[in-house]
Parts: sequence; C-alpha cells; structure tokens
Amino acid sequence: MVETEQVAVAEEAPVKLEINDLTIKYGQHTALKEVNLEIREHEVFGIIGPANAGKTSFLKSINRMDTFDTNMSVEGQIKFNGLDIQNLQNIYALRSRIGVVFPLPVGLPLTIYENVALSPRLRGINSKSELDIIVERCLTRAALWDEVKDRLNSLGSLLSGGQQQRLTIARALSQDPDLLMLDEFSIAVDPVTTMRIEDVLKELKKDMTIILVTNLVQQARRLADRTAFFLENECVEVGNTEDLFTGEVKDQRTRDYVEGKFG
Ligand SMILES: Nc1ncnc2c1ncn2[C@@H]1O[C@H](COP(=O)(O)OP(=O)(O)OP(=O)(O)O)[C@@H](O)[C@H]1O
Repeated sequence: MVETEQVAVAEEAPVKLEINDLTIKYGQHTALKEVNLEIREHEVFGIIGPANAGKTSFLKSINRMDTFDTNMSVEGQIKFNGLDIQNLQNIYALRSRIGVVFPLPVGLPLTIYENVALSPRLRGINSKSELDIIVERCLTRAALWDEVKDRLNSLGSLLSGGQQQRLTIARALSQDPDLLMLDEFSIAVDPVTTMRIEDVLKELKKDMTIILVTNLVQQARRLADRTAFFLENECVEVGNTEDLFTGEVKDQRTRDYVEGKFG
C-alpha cells in the first residue's frame, strides 16, 4: 500500500525539526502549550484541527515570526537541522531555507517572471540565462509553466486565484527551500486546482520536508505521512495518518474530529 510505504520511508528518515516543550503566547494568552514532536526529512507532516487551535502560530514560530511581533513569545526549543533556532544569529538564513504558502495568494506587484526571479536575484544570481532556467523550473514544478509561459511579463495579479496560489508555490520553490510550510493553501482555490497542487506536493516531498496545515481532514489523509491533531492550544495526538483515520487513535477527541463530529 502506498500509505504504508510512505510511513516506512518517513520513519527511517533523519529528523528535520525537533520540537521540545514549545509554548507560544500572545501577551498573556497561550496560543499553544507544551508541544513535543519531531518532523522527519521528506515527510509530509499534516496538522489538522479547528479554528484557533494554534496551527498557524506553530508555523510562525518555526519561521521566527515572533521577531516581527513583540506581543508573541516563544518558549521551549525548536531545532531545525539540529540547530536551536532561538540561538541563530542569522534569522534570514533560516528563513531562506523555509518556503511559506499562506491561505490566500500573496502576490508581489511584479510580473510572473519577477515574482519567481526575485529571491534568486536577492541571493546574487543575476545572469538572465540562469534566471530563465530557475523561473521555468519553479513554474514547472508548481504545475503552472504551461499556462503562463507565453505571458511571463504580465502581472502576477492578473492570474486567476488558483494560478496565483501556484505562483506563490513557485516563488517559495525559487528559494530552493529545505522545508515548505503550507497554511490552508486550498481555502480559496477550486477543487481541480487543489488536486493539481496536491499532486505537486507529492512530487516535492522527494526533495524537501513539507508541513501541511489543513482544515480539510481528507486532504491530510491523502497527503500526510503523519498527522498531528491540534485542539484548543494543545497538540492532542501525533500519529501515522492512516491510524488516525482507521480508529487507531489514543484520544477520543481526535476520533470525533476526524469523524466530523465537531469542526
Ligand atoms: N497576532 C496575534 N495576536 C494575538 N493573538 C493571536 C494572534 N494570532 C493568533 N492569536 C490567537 O492565538 C490562538 C491560536 O491562533 P492560531 O491562528 O495559531 O490558530 P489556528 O489553529 O491557526 O486557527 P485558524 O484555523 O483559524 O487559522 C487564537 O486564540 C488566536 O486568537
């Protein structure tokens, strides 16, 4: 079975992210409490849970977004590639290894080409032929190239919502990330585009680790090797995704959530 193979690969893989006693607060308000988990290389790690469970805050802490929000504080330890990210001198180097896709496409007011070429340019790549190769590769991997190759100089904002979300993914890939984090990427995307992006993610996991926050439990089932269930600021359970859906769960709240008894 495909699922069994995916899990077997993930269990042997080295740890990409190690989370120890992670607590996230906004002022006095606790958004996430004492989370402990590991995310391995080349796995798709799903995070499911209802609104306000702390899912987005979890992603923000990995990207050190607390440096932008004086109200946000992070306690505990996050190790990325074995390094404690709280102790990193260069947060930009960390962020350059992490691609982020938000619920709504965040287009830059640039052409399609420049949306993808910007990050490589910032890394010092200025050769037109090199940039052309990177742009084509990233747009192809994001399943967008065929639709835009004849209008690379049009504004990205003129694309459809689904195309813009794929452009966002292409831009994230232009960073050549180790880790891709997606936060409810399909919230404003039609079902056909959602399935196309899901196929893209299945391919991308060969090259990177993926954290997929999703409000669609069936999407986690289709894509994730392992899944965590977050509820009311707590990580209730982490398990092999199939176990969560076949009743082999430890916590009744997880069973109720995946069965749609609350949401
Ligand atoms: N910038 C912020 N300032 C203050 N409180 C915040 C901030 N961001 C999130 N919170 C609070 O932290 C808690 C967790 O929010 P978070 O966005 O991480 O949850 P979520 O599971 O991603 O929810 P959703 O599915 O609705 O996006 C919520 O109670 C939320 O109101």
